[in-house]
Amino acid sequence: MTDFSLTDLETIIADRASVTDGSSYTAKLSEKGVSHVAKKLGEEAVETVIALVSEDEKRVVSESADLIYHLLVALRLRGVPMSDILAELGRRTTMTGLEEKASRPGDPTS
Ligand SMILES: N=c1c2ncn([C@@H]3O[C@H](COP(=O)(O)OP(=O)(O)OP(=O)(O)O)[C@@H](O)[C@H]3O)c2ncn1[C@@H]1O[C@H](COP(=O)(O)O)[C@@H](O)[C@H]1O
Repeated sequence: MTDFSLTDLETIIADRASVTDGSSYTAKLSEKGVSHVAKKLGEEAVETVIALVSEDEKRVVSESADLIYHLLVALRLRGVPMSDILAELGRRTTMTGLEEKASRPGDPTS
């Protein structure tokens, strides 16, 4: 159990993204731009899927952490704060998943 949160990680990523002394992976990744980070995110997603279906729990945890870290770096490059994601997830707790799906614009089942 830890009280470390995704908002804490968002703050660390924001701090490290502007480091210029070569010590930060976040900075090196961020300077390649959102398209590169989005591609990395896709790779991490595939690695997470592989871990989920065929690897042990330690690998699932490790690949999931890589995935979430790269998502946060991509969100920062797009200027989307974690608070917006948490607010959206919070909004969705007021309804079931099926109700939320039906409320989406253009959803053929709505
Ligand atoms: N949570 C993470 C985190 N998760 C994964 N990674 C890095 O993501 C990379 C994923 O490995 P890959 O093999 O897919 O990528 P790679 O081959 O190293 O890189 P590419 O050449 O493919 O771009 C590794 O270098 C990991 O270390 C992370 N790097 C940083 N953080 C957090 O960000 C903080 C700041 O890190 P720096 O920016 O490096 O100071 C750290 O203290 C952590 O809290």
